[in-house]
Amino acid sequence: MGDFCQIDKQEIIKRYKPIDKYTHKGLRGHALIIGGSYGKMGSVVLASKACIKAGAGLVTAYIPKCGYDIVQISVPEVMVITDDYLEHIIKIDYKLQPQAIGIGIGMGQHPDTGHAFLNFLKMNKLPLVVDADALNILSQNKEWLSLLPKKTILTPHQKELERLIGEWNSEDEKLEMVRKICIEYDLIFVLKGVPTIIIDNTSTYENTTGNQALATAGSGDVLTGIITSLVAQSYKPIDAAIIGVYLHGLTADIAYPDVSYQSFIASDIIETLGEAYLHIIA
Ligand SMILES: NC(=O)C1=CN([C@@H]2O[C@H](COP(=O)(O)OP(=O)(O)OC[C@H]3O[C@@H](n4cnc5c(N)ncnc54)[C@H](OP(=O)(O)O)[C@@H]3O)[C@@H](O)[C@H]2O)[C@@H](O)CC1
Ligand SMILES: Nc1ncnc2c1ncn2[C@@H]1O[C@H](COP(=O)(O)OP(=O)(O)O)[C@@H](O)[C@H]1O
Ligand SMILES: [Mg+2]
Repeated sequence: MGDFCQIDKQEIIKRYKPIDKYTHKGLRGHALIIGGSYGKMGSVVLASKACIKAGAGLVTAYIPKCGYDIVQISVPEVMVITDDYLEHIIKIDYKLQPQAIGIGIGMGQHPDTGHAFLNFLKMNKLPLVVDADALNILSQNKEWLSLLPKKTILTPHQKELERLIGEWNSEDEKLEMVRKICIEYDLIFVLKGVPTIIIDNTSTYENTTGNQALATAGSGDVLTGIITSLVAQSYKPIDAAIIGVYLHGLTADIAYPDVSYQSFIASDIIETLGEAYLHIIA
């Protein structure tokens, strides 16, 4: 059944890379976040802000035109490239060479967006994090899984996973179904839940941080930003997933005593990321 590992502080310390004194933003990785659609631009604001706050040197958001002012005003640190179309993405076209790409948040499932996603998958060779509507589009086109680069990180919640692999009768059956896909396409799955479990071929990692304060809109979009940031910072995909999930949950554990479960929102995850980092290096 392969090895099982609990993600605790020791596992993070083994993987965490200190920041060199003489670094500069060009060495801290450039991440590209692709997503957004009319009414769901907040997901890209959250993911791209989380991405730069998790330590990427540069972050660019690729979004439909409707989101231009929203993202530029909400997160001045993040650069923006817009699709020609107003309300959703119909063509994914950019000149930059990022070190990691996070795709799908708030993207919607319009057929034109699906077509743009297919063309992107056909040409992309860069490390990838796939979430939300990109997962939902993959669920409707399962043959596209073979176009994903090796060690692509998929981050489904329960319903997104069900759409992708079908229904299961037990947790064990679910994990076996996921392992089969991981091995077939050499992928990494972050099964968001309570607890979040990461599957990398036959290895299984169980996160030990987080609480019900995370059950709030946008918290998965933030996780996508964090993991994409860590991949852009040259962490191996599996280490980016492990550290990302741990930090994400740790913010809720740190914040809960001050803000209760109800009043913790996705933006608070981003605001607490610095404290979470200090917890792991202290
Ligand atoms: N501010 C923004 O711009 C935001 C934008 N967002 C963007 O919206 C898009 C849609 O993403 P989404 O996750 O909200 O919708 P969807 O994929 O239909 O799944 C929701 C349904 O699944 C079910 N469900 C069962 N278990 C579940 C679980 N553990 N966690 C979650 N759901 C679970 C449950 O259905 P039920 O089980 O009740 O039938 C529930 O109704 C996506 O692109 C995302 O990035 C959001 O991030 C929010 C903030
Ligand atoms: N009760 C809970 N306890 C711990 N973590 C939770 C709980 N509910 C949700 N989460 C976490 O919150 C995030 C929700 O992701 P997702 O549903 O994709 O959010 P969204 O799409 O709204 O951004 C996941 O990381 C999940 O593990
Ligand atoms: Mg989500």
